[in-house]
Amino acid sequence: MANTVEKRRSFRIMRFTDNGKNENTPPNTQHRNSIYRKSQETDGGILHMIPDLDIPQMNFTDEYNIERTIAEGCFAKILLATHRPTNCSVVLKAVHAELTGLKDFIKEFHYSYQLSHHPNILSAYNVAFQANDYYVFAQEYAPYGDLASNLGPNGLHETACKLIAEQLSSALGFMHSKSLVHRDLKLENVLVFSPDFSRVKLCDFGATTRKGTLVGKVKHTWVSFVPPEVLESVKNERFICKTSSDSWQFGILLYSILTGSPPWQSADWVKDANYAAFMKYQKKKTTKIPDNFRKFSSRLIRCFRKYLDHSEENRAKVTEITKYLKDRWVDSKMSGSKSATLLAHAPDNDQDSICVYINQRESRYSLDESKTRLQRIMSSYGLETTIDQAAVKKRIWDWLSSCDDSYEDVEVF
Ligand SMILES: Nc1ncnc2c1ncn2[C@@H]1O[C@H](COP(=O)(O)OP(=O)(O)OP(=O)(O)O)[C@@H](O)[C@H]1O
Repeated sequence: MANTVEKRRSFRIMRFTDNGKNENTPPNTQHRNSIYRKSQETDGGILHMIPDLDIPQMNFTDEYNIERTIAEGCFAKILLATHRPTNCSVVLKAVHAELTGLKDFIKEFHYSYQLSHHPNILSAYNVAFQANDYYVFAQEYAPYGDLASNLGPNGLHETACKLIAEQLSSALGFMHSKSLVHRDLKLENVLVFSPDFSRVKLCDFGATTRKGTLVGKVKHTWVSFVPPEVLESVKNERFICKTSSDSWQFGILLYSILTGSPPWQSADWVKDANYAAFMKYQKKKTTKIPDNFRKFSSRLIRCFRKYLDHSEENRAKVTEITKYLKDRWVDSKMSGSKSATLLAHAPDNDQDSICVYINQRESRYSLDESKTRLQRIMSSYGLETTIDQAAVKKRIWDWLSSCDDSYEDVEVF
């Protein structure tokens, strides 16, 4: 009995006793290396063997100080906590035991832990336990939240989008190489580790499934991210899980970060005019580029046509984006001054962070270009457009002296 308790305890806190104090240290890497040597030979190997874990019981307060709730949904609470014995900040994902079976919890924990040595996949620690009505596992903390909370109304700068796309395609490509499909790619499931987006990580492996398995629809996800073949499936109908569903969601996510919103409400060509227009163009039934894609370069439109192909078998692999990273994505003439870029994003005493957006440089260039064009037209009609700064200054002085005797106190630049 004492032995079992000891074994359970070491499982529960292995991450902290083995690896010291830095929460970013990959947990138990030695164990994982041996797993992954095997899995490469066998298309997933042990990765697909979901273990029968014995989850120990404990109270949160036995080892953790709960600092705050980061997010709370129908199925889980995301808590920021300090692990007292090591003074490490960790995130505890606490899943309602009544709503999620033990088997499903272990599956999510297993995939989260086994995949987490990829640099763009959130690290889960080798810590799982049951506390009251929750099954809980521990993860590293993402200080800048998720992509949804970082997105301005007009999206992110092209450079940031390229960084995000490259990292996500690497994470998803890695999962696909292990025959796993994420199935719930959305802005909320991409966590941000640096304000310039040079470090983002994929999270939430609750819906992750082995390719080729029969599955039902993912519950509680955005309809705009649901691929057409899933949308078309009848209620409770089961269908084969394919990597092409991640490709679709990757395309929708890419569009969303570039513009601030998804391209359509649902991939239903009967009910959604935006999707109908895109599908017509995608199937080459018209050469008219749909209005909401016109701001993109022809190369990026080509890329979108491949990711957002209505037929799942024709869809591009997630990693194909690497072919487009050197291209220009947004046509600056079409984009106007709408795009914004994240300039600074500072965590403030563990409170919700503040994002500062400024107009992107391109938009300022295009403003200058328009001014020059206007000046050229005006001077072609003999109108003077150059401004004599000295004359302006003199006019202001004259005006000030005419209306107030105390003008000497006023500085004019
Ligand atoms: N490690 C973390 N660090 C910081 N924030 C996190 C972390 N994990 C999750 N979050 C935040 O909590 C939210 C919900 O997390 P997660 O997707 O894992 O929970 P969920 O219950 O499976 O959500 P859903 O079912 O809605 O997809 C994320 O969108 C993110 O904003």
